[in-house]
Amino acid sequence: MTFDSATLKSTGKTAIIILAGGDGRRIGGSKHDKRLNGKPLLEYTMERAAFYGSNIAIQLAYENQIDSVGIPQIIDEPDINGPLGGVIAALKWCKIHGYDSMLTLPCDCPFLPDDLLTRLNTAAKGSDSIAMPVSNESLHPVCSLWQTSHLMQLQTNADKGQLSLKRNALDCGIIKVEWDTQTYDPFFNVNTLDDLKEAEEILKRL
Ligand SMILES: Nc1nc2c(ncn2[C@@H]2O[C@H](COP(=O)(O)OP(=O)(O)OP(=O)(O)O)[C@@H](O)[C@H]2O)c(=O)[nH]1
Repeated sequence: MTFDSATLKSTGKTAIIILAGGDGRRIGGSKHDKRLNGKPLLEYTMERAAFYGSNIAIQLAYENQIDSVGIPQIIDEPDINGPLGGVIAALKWCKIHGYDSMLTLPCDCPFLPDDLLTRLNTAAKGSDSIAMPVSNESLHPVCSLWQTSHLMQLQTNADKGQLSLKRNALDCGIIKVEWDTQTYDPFFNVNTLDDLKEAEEILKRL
């Protein structure tokens, strides 16, 4: 798929893309249906996404990877492994559907902050950089605000075999947005069954 960016008008619209195409090897299978307090992890992200806006789609590695959840499904680029294949496919989808930017959300972060999109938007205003959260000195590329203008750089890097999402984001240029972690880390993510137990403890404190 190619795009003539000169003919595409800027719309100022942002899509929200839920990345849910991972294998979840460390937790024994895809994380989207792992339950936290009886509720599938994906539902936490869906609720958060709906809080941020209404233009929501889900990014999967292949067709019918999960049952329909009533929002558009986007399928990863077939030749680009990992979340980068998802980000590139989603940015192409954004261009086709008239979005200038997209907020990516993972399906394994049940405590994402209310002010995520507003703070990232404010940070990115007037800039071409990727606004990216930082907590506990860690960057969170899967929770970032990407611009469709990054597509060419990302595609070029992918063609060269550079598949790290963080490395790719750094190449495009990032603006860091710091979150407080005094009570809990809002970007806490569930990778293992032990993490699920820790998430249950955090939930009790909320
Ligand atoms: N669309 C898409 N999403 C992905 C892909 N890989 C990871 N994700 C999503 O990105 C987020 C972070 O995933 P990771 O923890 O890095 O990877 P994972 O495959 O889910 O888990 P592990 O196999 O244990 O590393 C989760 O929401 C995943 O569903 C991918 O190849 N395509």
